[in-house]
Amino acid sequence: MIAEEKQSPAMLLSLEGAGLRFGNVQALSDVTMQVRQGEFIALIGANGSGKTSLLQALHGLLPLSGRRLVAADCGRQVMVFQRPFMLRLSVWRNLLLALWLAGVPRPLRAARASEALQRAGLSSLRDRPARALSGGQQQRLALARAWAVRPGVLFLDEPTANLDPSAKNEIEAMLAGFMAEGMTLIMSTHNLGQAKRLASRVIYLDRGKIRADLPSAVFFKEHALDARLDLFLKGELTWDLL
Ligand SMILES: Nc1ncnc2c1ncn2[C@@H]1O[C@H](COP(=O)(O)OP(=O)(O)OP(=O)(O)O)[C@@H](O)[C@H]1O
Repeated sequence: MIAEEKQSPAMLLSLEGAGLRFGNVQALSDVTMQVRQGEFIALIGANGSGKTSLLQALHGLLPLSGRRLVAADCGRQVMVFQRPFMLRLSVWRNLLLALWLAGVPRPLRAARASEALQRAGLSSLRDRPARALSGGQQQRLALARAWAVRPGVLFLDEPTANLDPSAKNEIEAMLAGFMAEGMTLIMSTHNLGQAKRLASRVIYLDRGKIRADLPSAVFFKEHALDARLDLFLKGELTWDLL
């Protein structure tokens, strides 16, 4: 019998010995990690541990020490924020504009926008002003807009913060669908259940350093590896310990 050779998926992005300072705050120190095709990485950690900084560093928005490498076939990188930015236009025009900015040829834009709206369950709201949508609907539109431009890597900064449980479920369902299609996702979250439900890999940050970087199934089984991580997961990492 010939065993199938398992090849690791292609590397899309990596940081080597990356550091980031804001004045006298060391937001990230000595971060080395790779992002591979098709992964769904959850970044977890206490407030101020560096999750947003790491997302922005990976996305290339912040100047770093160390090295950041982007593979030639990484594709477009898109970031969705906790509070999505909507233009003062209809839902439909927000989508069309994103497709235009992404260089999608005109004849493809309407079909792509319709498909994205359908995916987000927003077809009936296409002519509404985007800013008049609820928080959950705006976040679904932000995800639809990101999906429409076919990102190689999608960054998500606490995409369900401030949403009610049903809106959270809808967002999670969309993200699970993206992953099933092979999209590469990196998300910061304070919701450990969400990390467990969605992520294939979990990175735990503590004071700007990566303290654990494990497949999700291993992470949630073996978190006793680190006493502070254990406290964090139990919700007992108090301010005096931070
Ligand atoms: N623009 C900035 N100027 C100064 N300090 C900053 C800036 N952005 C982040 N920091 C600091 O860097 C550290 C890491 O912040 P970061 O926002 O990355 O953490 P986080 O894990 O995303 O936090 P939270 O969970 O509260 O969103 C914190 O000490 C924060 O105060």
